[in-house]
Amino acid sequence: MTITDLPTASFWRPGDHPGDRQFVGVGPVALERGGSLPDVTVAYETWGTLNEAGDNAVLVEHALTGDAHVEGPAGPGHATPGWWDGLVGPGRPLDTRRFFVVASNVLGGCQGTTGPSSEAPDGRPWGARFPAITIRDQVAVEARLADHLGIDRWAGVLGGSMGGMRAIEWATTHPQRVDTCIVLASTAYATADQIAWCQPQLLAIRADPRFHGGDYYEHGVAPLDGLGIARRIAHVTYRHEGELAERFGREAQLGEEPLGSDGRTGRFAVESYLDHHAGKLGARFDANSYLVLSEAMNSHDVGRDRGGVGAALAAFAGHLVVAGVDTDRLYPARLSDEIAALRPGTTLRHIPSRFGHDGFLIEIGRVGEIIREALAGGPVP
Ligand SMILES: CC(=O)SCCNC(=O)CCNC(=O)[C@H](O)C(C)(C)COP(=O)(O)OP(=O)(O)OC[C@H]1O[C@@H](n2cnc3c(N)ncnc32)[C@H](O)[C@@H]1OP(=O)(O)O
Ligand SMILES: N[C@@H](CCO)C(=O)O
Repeated sequence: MTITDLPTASFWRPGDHPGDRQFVGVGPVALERGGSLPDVTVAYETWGTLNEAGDNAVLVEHALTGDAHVEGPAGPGHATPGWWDGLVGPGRPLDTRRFFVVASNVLGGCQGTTGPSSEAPDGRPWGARFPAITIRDQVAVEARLADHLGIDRWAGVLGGSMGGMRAIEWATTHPQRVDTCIVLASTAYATADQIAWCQPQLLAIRADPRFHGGDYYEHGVAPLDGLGIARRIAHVTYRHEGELAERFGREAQLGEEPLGSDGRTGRFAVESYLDHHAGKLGARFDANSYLVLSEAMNSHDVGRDRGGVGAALAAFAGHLVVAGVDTDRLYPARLSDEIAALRPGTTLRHIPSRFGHDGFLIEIGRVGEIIREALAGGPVP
């Protein structure tokens, strides 16, 4: 069975509508943990124009289940609208009159860049054979994309959550190639708490009978129950306890009766909300990518083999901006404070929000202010 014959539809495959994607082959990539990928393809989108000096490019890094579609509507080739819709365009914080904005789907993803659902050299999907990758491998692939586009040095590299991991890794691995690095709701290393929340998610996917050891594509199924449980667990960590209490309280889902006589009928509204997000992710995301990317996040530590975080960040002479969401329980703001404390000259900002970690996706106004300030110079009022 080839990739194009696969019956599961939750990932992009050659032959599908490209949407706004462009593609480039970046060749073989040697991986940090050993082994290599023989022929990596990168899917990316761009906005604006690269100037002659090649010094106006900004790289936007997506989070775990995002992709290259930062801006623009849903439509053919795009299951969802841009995840930062409103931030890219003329006069916007990522001002396309000034900047050439680039976003790529990450290595290991499922929206056009090589990942577990892609075709291996034998024509079968990689599936369980897809190697373990790290955030550093993902940045190595993005550096090849930069080379292809003729970008020696980024005016800015920015992202939130897993995107922030890649942004800070860019500044550390390629300090000479980044002017301004903006790290939102993220961290210099995956914490014990983040790794702990991740574990039951990965177990849930692998325990799904439809997982088939990771080679479910060839069975014409996908481990959507496991992926759905993973998303439910994750989604709770992305939101704030107070927000859930305010929004849902102890309400029953409309038309359902969670407190029926047997106590087993119907759902609470908050359960229905989680069911909704689980179903939505299953319709647009590949479970193997979820595993591979989660493990890449667990690997994240800019200080690994570099004498620790402080020593690693000392290599970066550019402008570093970090901002935590004040209600984030997964990437608490103290992790941004910690980066600022370890790296003199860092600009520390905060994102007030009642939404928790997802505040970096929702609080577009504040995020836009921080980006504008970082890329233009001058303080936010
Ligand atoms: C970088 C990236 O993450 S890229 C991809 C974009 N991100 C995601 O998809 C991550 C998952 N989604 C989210 O985290 C959030 O939905 C965000 C951050 C995108 C947006 O947050 P919010 O605007 O607060 O949306 P919220 O979490 O309330 O979800 C709204 C959805 O829940 C549904 N919903 C709300 N209450 C209920 C309920 N009781 N029962 C069922 N569904 C419900 C709404 O109908 C809405 O559905 P829709 O998105 O299909 O239109
Ligand atoms: N909602 C985000 C959270 C991870 O940062 C995502 O799904 O990518």
